[in-house]
This record gives sequence, C-alpha cells and structure tokens, in this order.
Amino acid sequence: MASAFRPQQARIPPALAIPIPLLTKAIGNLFCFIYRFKIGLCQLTVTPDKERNIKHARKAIKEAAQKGAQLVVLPEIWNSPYSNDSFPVYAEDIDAGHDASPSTAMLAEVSGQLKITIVGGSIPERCGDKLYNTCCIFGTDGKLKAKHRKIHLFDIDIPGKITFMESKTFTAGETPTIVDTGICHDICFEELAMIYASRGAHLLCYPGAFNMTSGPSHWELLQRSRAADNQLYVATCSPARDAGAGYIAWGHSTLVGPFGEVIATTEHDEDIIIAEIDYSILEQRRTRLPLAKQRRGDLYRLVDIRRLDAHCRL
Ligand SMILES: NC(=O)CCC(=O)C(=O)O
Repeated sequence: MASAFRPQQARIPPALAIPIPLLTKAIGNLFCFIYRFKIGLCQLTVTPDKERNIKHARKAIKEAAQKGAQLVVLPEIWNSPYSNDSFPVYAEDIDAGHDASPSTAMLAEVSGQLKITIVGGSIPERCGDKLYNTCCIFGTDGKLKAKHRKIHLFDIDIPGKITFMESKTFTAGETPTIVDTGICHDICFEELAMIYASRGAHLLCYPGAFNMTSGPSHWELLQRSRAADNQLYVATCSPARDAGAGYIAWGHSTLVGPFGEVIATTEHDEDIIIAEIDYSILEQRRTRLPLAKQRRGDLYRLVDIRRLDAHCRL
C-alpha cells in the first residue's frame, strides 16, 4: 500500500499513534494513524497451480504478521504465471463477490482475521469483456479499501533481450488511486509519484515484476529516485525468480527510505522482508531539506488532471 498520512494527522497524540492503526476514512482513502509500524514484503514463488498460489500467499501473509508486520505487500501477479496466455485463464471478477474471486476472498479473510492491512499485489481482473492488472487493498476489518488498476501497461521490445506486451491482454486503468499504490511499470512515471506525494502519501507501494533486462538496470534506481524526489518511503514486492518461467522476474523486493536509502532488500529467492517504517522522520527530513518549498512553481508545475475532474471518485 501506500498509506496517505496527511499533515493534520501529525496532531494525533503519540499514545494513540503507536502502535495500532486506527483506520480508515471514506471514499477509498486509507489513513494509518501511526508513526511506526512494520511492513512485510512477501517475495513469493508463483506456479501454474492457482490453488497452491493462494494457499502459499496465505501462509506467507500469516508468517509476516507473526513477525510483527501490520502492513503486508504481495507481488505483482501472484496468483498466475506472468504471461499473456495465462492472464485470461486466471482472471477473476473481483466485483462479483468472493465466489468469483478466490484470491481476493483469501485476502479479505486473512486481513480481517489477523487485523492487518494487505496490499494484495496484483491479479488479473476480469470486468465485462476487459482484463486489468489489479491491486486490491484490504483494511484491518477485512474490507476492500481500494482497487488500483495498473495505469501504465508494460510494453517492451528490446530485440534479443525481452519482448512483452501487456497491452495484448490488459486494458490500462484510468485512475490514480488515493490509497497510493502503483503497479510495477507505474513506478517509471515520476508524475504519478509526485501526485501521490502532493496528496499527502508517505509511503508508495509498487508490487512489481521487473525482469532480467530492466531489473539490473532500473529496479533499484527507480525506487530510490521516487523515494528521494518525493521524500517518502517506497516499498516494492516482486515474485521470486523462476529461471524456467517464460517471463523471469528479477526479485529483489525492497524498502527504500525518504533519502533514497535502501532500508531492507533481498536477493531473488523466495523471502519475507520485515522492516520498520517510521513516519516521524519524514517531517524532520522534509524540514531539513525542504524540496516542496524550494520547488519553482513559477517556472514549472504538475497538473493533476484527475483532481480537476469533478466526477472523479477518489
Ligand atoms: N511487469 C512490469 O510492469 C515490468 C516493468 C519493467 O520491467 C520496466 O522496466 O518498467
């Protein structure tokens, strides 16, 4: 997830602020009234057996929670192989209820049971005749807080290296999600991260499946850039690497801090990273290096088109 944590929330007395998240406000905004909490990044192996993938994710979420994580993040496309042939087969109609979506049913059950927030990576979503690459965020009450459809589909063609066209099967989402999560390729777009930051996000989560070409060159660089530019935390969660898969994931799930520093990371095998996030350092760092104040709004400006759209439900 990326949990938005807005300035007025800093007035909440610390006694209330630690450690229980008193959650959520209306219309999709997820507010975590806490300064410090543990995040769990579950870098999972993904197989063609969907039932196994769901059971496996459930087990990993429980393990992360037992280790103290109050917010757990799963990888991009964790219930299905990452392939255009598989997406339509594994897709679930999330809006049609738990029977039609065993993957999100599990997330709802576990988040409520363990009283944790889950950023459910992403799964292929079927909506009418369209497919989306969709991340569902569940609150501590087990309720769906937001659904983010990947906005920037991953189309790449580097001859001899990698060709993958998500747009062959997926339709792009149209709305930035105020719970402030992106999916994978969304991390390449600084404007999106800036919009989230300007709306008060202190943590951006990107479930992501980079590959053996873009992973080594860009994965860490992009996370650290998004974090340093916007002075916030960035969390990424990848599938574990399967060298035999059609699309080989890079792995290296990571938490980056507001100076662009890597706080915790892993290699490419299955792993659960547990790391602490401390929102209180954000204000201190933003005071010491006041990028937001130094920005030259007289020379350049980011236009948040959705904010101007009166019909947009945030
Ligand atoms: N699944 C993805 O969106 C991969 C993104 C990626 O590798 C990139 O370079 O961007």
